[in-house]
Amino acid sequence: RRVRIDVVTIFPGYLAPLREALLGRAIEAGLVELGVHDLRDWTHDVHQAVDDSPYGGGPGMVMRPQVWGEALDAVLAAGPARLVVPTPAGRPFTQATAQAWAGEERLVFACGRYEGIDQRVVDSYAARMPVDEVSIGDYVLVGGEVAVMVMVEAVVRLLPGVLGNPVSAQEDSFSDGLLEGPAYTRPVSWRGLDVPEVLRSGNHAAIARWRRDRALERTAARRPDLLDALPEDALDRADRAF
Ligand SMILES: N#Cc1c(-c2ccc3ccn(Cc4ccncc4)c3c2)n[nH]c1N
Repeated sequence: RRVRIDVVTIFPGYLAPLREALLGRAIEAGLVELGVHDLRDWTHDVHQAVDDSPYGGGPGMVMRPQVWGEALDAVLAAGPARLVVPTPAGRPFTQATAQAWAGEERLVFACGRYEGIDQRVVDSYAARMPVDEVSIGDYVLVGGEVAVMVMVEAVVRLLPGVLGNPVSAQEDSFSDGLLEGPAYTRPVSWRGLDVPEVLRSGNHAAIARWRRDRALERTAARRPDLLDALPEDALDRADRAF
């Protein structure tokens, strides 16, 4: 099974890193097909204008619907797809979102700039295909390209054959609802700091318990919201010590 990913942006060069390393190898292996398109290819004026002033006033510029409509019609002509529009006002992009999208045949990402894209673009496509307005986090970026890099990486790593050590969905980090605990490798002592004894004990039950305790401790300290979101039966008696 392969996934076709198309990205429309006014900065195609911004997406070049997607062709490096792991994702680059996935593309070479034919697991992923990636198309990056310059939105300005669908302008017709000499200035290649893609933005205009906002109705109702306010700072900045808004991206014009006509150019986006022609670009997305052209890209979507290749077949049905899920349209993804990064925006600070989007629903949170989470591991669950990545899992869901990893099952899609085609993903088309519309990267906005300025103050965003005229809302009628999303509204017009939402009438005929799944359209997700998503945000990668509670901070403000300058455009959607970085968000698309994040989301493409999170999705593509889930595709069979992409990762050398294919972590199963339930073992993946965040999948048990907790943060991962600390990791260690050689040397056993480094700048006066030693690897926790238990990890070298060979006692796999004790190791599993220690790792769970560290994950619970870290989650309680850094992401208490994840603890609150755990299903009732997720914590056993030993877990409740935290
Ligand atoms: N995903 C995601 C995002 C973005 C984001 C995404 C697309 C665009 C297009 C344009 N901008 C700039 C902008 C627009 C409106 N308000 C403020 C800034 C974007 C930001 N910011 N923060 C996130 N987590």
